[in-house]
Amino acid sequence: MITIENLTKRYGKKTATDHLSFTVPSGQVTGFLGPNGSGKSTTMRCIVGLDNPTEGHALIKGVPYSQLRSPMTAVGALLDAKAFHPARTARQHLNVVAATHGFGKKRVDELLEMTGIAEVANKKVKGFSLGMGQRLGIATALLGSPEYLLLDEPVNGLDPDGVRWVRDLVKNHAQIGGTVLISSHLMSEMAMTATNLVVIGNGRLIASGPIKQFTESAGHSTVRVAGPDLAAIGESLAQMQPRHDRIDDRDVLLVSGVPASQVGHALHQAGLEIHELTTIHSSLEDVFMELTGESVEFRAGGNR
Ligand SMILES: Nc1ncnc2c1ncn2[C@@H]1O[C@H](COP(=O)(O)OP(=O)(O)OP(=O)(O)O)[C@@H](O)[C@H]1O
Repeated sequence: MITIENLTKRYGKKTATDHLSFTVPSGQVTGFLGPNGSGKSTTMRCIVGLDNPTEGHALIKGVPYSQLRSPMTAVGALLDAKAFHPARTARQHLNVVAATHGFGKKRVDELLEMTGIAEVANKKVKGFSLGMGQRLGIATALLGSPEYLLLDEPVNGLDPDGVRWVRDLVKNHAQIGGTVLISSHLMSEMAMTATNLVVIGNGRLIASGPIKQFTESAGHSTVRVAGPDLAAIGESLAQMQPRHDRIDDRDVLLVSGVPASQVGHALHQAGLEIHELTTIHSSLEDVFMELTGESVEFRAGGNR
């Protein structure tokens, strides 16, 4: 488990994370979400000791990264996909990191294959596309077969095949007991990949928990009701005081704020004929916008 405890990081007057606390459970993929500049990368850098917290702690298995006995086999991190020596080839880069930590060249070959960059292994990194750089960064993170994976926007720049590959990789990693913290701005991708979420804004925790809690709660879903007498349906729902809106001129009501079971029960009690009763879950993107609306630092049309 990763434990973030009261983590505050200030850069001069800028507070990047502000008394942030959350946990990243083992054996799961935790999506780390937040608008631009909300403090995700700062938090990840504090976890791997690249930044020192101004206050609070970032702990892995209860200890700071610097106190782990074998950090490379405990934690693999992709924090900056361009952090390579530009004049080195992909193979040279991996060989250098492997040699420094006592891993063999066989492991380097395995990873070049596994990450799909074997064909460009002898090309200089400075000519790499963003996607190739991401693959090399992921290969570097995986060198020590770590239990913990921290990936900061790993699918940025990847083609659809690469995006799916990262999804399968992190899901498999969690399935065999590993722990993954992954940030991304691609909500649909997160919805397919993560089982747990942490949402931050302005360096503070907004929400955390199982992803189902975010998208399947009654507050984040709408019930679609159809029937021949919508006026009567609307009237019988009025006591529950849900919001309900008629769609266009069709015989459909969208009811928000109450579960389908309550809607169905009320209509049954009223003896009304219904033709449809469907729960429509909000997309993760809708939920994210709702949760982070107030904490967006950069917005089209100017800073707030
Ligand atoms: N080294 C630094 N010096 C000064 N300010 C910094 C530094 N690193 C980050 N910041 C500021 O701290 C805040 C949080 O930045 P951070 O990169 O952690 O956010 P993020 O959530 O990863 O953003 P993005 O989604 O855009 O990558 C931002 O306002 C950023 O400008």
